[in-house]
Amino acid sequence: MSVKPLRSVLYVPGDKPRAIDKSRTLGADAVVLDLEDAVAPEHKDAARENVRGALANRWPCPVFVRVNGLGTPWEHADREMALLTGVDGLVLPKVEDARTVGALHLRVPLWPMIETPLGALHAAEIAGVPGVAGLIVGANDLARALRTRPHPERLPLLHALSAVVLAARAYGKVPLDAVYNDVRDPEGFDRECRQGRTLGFAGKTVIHPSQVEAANRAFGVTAAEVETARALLQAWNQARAEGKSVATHGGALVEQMHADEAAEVLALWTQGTAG
Ligand SMILES: CC(C)(COP(=O)(O)OP(=O)(O)OC[C@H]1O[C@@H](n2cnc3c(N)ncnc32)[C@H](O)[C@@H]1OP(=O)(O)O)[C@@H](O)C(=O)NCCC(=O)NCCSC(=O)C[C@H](O)C(=O)O
Ligand SMILES: [Mg+2]
Repeated sequence: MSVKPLRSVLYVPGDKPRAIDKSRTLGADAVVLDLEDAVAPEHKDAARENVRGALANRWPCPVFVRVNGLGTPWEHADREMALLTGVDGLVLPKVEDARTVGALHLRVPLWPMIETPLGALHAAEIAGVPGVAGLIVGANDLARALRTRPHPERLPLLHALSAVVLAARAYGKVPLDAVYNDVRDPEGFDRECRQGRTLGFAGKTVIHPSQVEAANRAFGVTAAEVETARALLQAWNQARAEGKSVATHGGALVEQMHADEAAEVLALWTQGTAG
């Protein structure tokens, strides 16, 4: 089983060459070079050229580019640059329907962002578009559009967060959780990572070097989880060898889906630790 972890996906502003350089060394599972909201309109063209230059040298992880949205003056130039430089994925902001994504006909993995009410309502059809690798939540834009108030448990966003997980998982795509804005609040960040993992997200988008390791930890597997997975698989394999259809491990029922889950944990462990 091949499972490439995307525990931490680091946004890097396209107009910050120093941060772009640094992002090669931070241990993120993927990097998103951002041309959209992190870059002011007057810096868009320079940022695109920075990113073009930086992409001449590869990263030790997949590199995506977040292009400017449909209907903006920069969308075509951004997409052309990203495709010519051979990025590993295109992050598409503020996607609201499947048709616009399908109409792009791009041969690169697509990562639509769900960050508007319409996008959240259409998450399932967007996830189902061929070429879509995963969905990314944009909680800042979503919160603004929904007129929600900040809440420590993201209560006002829960419906949309779960809709994204449901949509992505239904189509075998990767759901990535939103950024946590306060880069000087590691406890709050950990709490939100745990919540995201509990909800079913595969990883978290992050905005600062200090958040990378914490996201890798939160969305990775622990040695204890690996031990449990190994023991469960052993119990399962033994039961199957004895002709039984189900097993128990530690008193709990084990069926095929639990064995599959355990195998996924081991695969993630191997990928995560082997880099
Ligand atoms: C959040 C920041 C503006 C904080 O900046 P700053 O206070 O300057 O950071 P530090 O001084 O602590 O930086 C220390 C060093 O780390 C490097 N750095 C900082 N951020 C990054 C990064 N993202 N990637 C790589 N390297 C980074 C600095 O260069 C310093 O290095 P050195 O000089 O060598 O010491 C800043 O972190 C930042 O700009 N973060 C990214 C913001 C961003 O990308 N925003 C857009 C994506 S989030 C979004 O749009 C959400 C979504 O759409 C939604 O709707 O929710
Ligand atoms: Mg946004």
